[in-house]
Amino acid sequence: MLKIGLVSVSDRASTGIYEDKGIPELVTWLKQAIKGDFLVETRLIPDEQPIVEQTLIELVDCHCCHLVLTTGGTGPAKRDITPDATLAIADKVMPGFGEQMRQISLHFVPTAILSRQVGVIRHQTLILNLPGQPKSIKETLEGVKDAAGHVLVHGIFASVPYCIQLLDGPYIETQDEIIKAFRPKSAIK
Ligand SMILES: Nc1ncnc2c1ncn2[C@@H]1O[C@H](COP(=O)(O)OP(=O)(O)OP(=O)(O)O)[C@@H](O)[C@H]1O
Ligand SMILES: Nc1nc2c(c(=O)[nH]1)N[C@H]1C(S)=C(S)[C@@H](COP(=O)(O)O)O[C@H]1N2
Repeated sequence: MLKIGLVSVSDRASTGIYEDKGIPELVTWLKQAIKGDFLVETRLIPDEQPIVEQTLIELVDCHCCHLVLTTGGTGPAKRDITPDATLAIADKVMPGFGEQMRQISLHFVPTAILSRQVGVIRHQTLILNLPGQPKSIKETLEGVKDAAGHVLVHGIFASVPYCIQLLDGPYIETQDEIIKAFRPKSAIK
């Protein structure tokens, strides 16, 4: 079964200064977008690079998550270290994910360029950094649509099922009205 790791990286949410909205937002969106059941493994942690690295390693190496989504800590501030931790434990960098997320986010906020978010592969797991603003989760995963719901810029989740398929993970189907998964014809089952 598909297993997804969800990591909220936030000093304030992890110490209870505010309630974490990252993980609930991720779970809500994924439940709407993915057809069928999946398991989630969640972590709420502070912006400490060794802790972020250890958490990602654990979710990939011990829990065998097919996909890990992080939220928070992608900006330029001193304690924003999520992309650095992600790159430190990566086998391969997937630059298209970061590029596409910044393209999408520019449709919502001019400060999109401040996110250093990356996509990487460790072993057979895709790891993607999302910004910390809870609303940015839906924005980047789902992309930009017009008032009639037509896609203007593809959300990054359109590419996630095929990427996981190429990594020998489970075949993921999505709800087209939320996000239409793209695959080459030869890869459609
Ligand atoms: N996990 C979260 N839950 C709820 N709101 C959040 C969360 N992370 C971020 N936010 C909101 O988004 C804003 C920008 O997020 P950012 O990751 O830059 O936070 P931050 O200023 O680094 O602080 P922290 O790491 O303590 O969340 C925050 O000020 C907060 O309002
Ligand atoms: N889609 C989207 N992307 C976004 C944002 C947003 O609100 N929506 N906020 C931006 C801002 S203000 C910052 S500082 C960077 C980094 O945010 P982070 O440190 O919370 O990860 O993400 C950017 N990307």
